[in-house]
Amino acid sequence: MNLSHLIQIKRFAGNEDLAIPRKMTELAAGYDLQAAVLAPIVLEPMQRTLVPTGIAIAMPGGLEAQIRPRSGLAFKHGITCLNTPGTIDADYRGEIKVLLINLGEEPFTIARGERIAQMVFQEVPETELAEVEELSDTVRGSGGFGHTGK
Ligand SMILES: O=c1ccn([C@H]2C[C@H](O)[C@@H](COP(=O)(O)OP(=O)(O)OP(=O)(O)O)O2)c(=O)[nH]1
Ligand SMILES: [Mg+2]
Repeated sequence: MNLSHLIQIKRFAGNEDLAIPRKMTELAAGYDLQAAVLAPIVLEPMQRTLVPTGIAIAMPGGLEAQIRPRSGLAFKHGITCLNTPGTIDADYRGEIKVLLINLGEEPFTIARGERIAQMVFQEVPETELAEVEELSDTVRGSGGFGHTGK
């Protein structure tokens, strides 16, 4: 099956120096997002900041984009997305921003053009909520939160 979705992308003025997000390898799941900060930002331990990317997208209905951390930044520096995975709605036309937090012990500098997160497209099934009095029975029932053991 080869179903490709066309995603429109717009770069905001002043960001022509930044590349359109791209997959670093042919079969990568995520498009890396670059920081569109004008000057470097220093993120102190436990500090969070909203990093602009300089881009907006339009995708067909039935898709979402998830903003996910990059494992290298998380492992080496404790840098992650606070709201991971961030949700980009199909009807959002504003600038995509990345909410980074520094969970490491050292200040971390975010430079312009640095690849700070990745964007993964997902299908969102069409759903409808229907209110009922009783839900169907299952073996699990209302057990959860470790109910099946360690
Ligand atoms: O990491 C993120 C998460 C969200 N957004 C943008 C796109 C998304 O469509 C919109 C709303 O996100 P979300 O629904 O997660 O936030 P909310 O707090 O529920 O805001 P809203 O009331 O605007 O939906 O904000 C980003 O740019 N980056
Ligand atoms: Mg919302």
